[in-house]
Amino acid sequence: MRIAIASDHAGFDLKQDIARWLADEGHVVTDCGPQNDARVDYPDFGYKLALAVSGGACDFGVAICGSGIGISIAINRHPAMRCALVGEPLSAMLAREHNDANAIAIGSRLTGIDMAKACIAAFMVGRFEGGRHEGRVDKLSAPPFVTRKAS
Ligand SMILES: O=C(CO)[C@H](O)[C@H](O)[C@H](O)COP(=O)(O)O
Repeated sequence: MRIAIASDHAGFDLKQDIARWLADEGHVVTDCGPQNDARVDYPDFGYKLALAVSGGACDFGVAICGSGIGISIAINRHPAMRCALVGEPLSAMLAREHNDANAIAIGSRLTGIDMAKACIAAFMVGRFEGGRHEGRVDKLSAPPFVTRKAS
């Protein structure tokens, strides 16, 4: 699969480990940065991942910050993105099956490499179930309040 990956400084080491693992597994990884562990702001890299996935260059994204919270909020500012913060595989699979998520976020200060890999593997196995979930996911694209336009 074509997978975008991004982090902030707190998620940098885990990003590197996950990117290597995904490439070893035969996936095409687009690294949206950063390229070192210097202190940065998670929105800058979350937005790059959102553009890579929403633009069609990547099938889904893996985003990492210290807690996973900040970068998931940033990615979800893009109207075409549905990023789920996960810490165990069942949530990762449900994010796909029920929410048609196109990104997952992981907290590097909360989740180790083995659990992160298990989450990503579960996410990749999951398939959107459609049916009763279809209309709910559609509503995520049409909130009844003004949102900022995506660039
Ligand atoms: O956005 C976050 C919290 O919701 C992330 O965990 C960040 O990685 C974190 O805030 C970074 O913290 P730091 O003290 O600047 O390293």
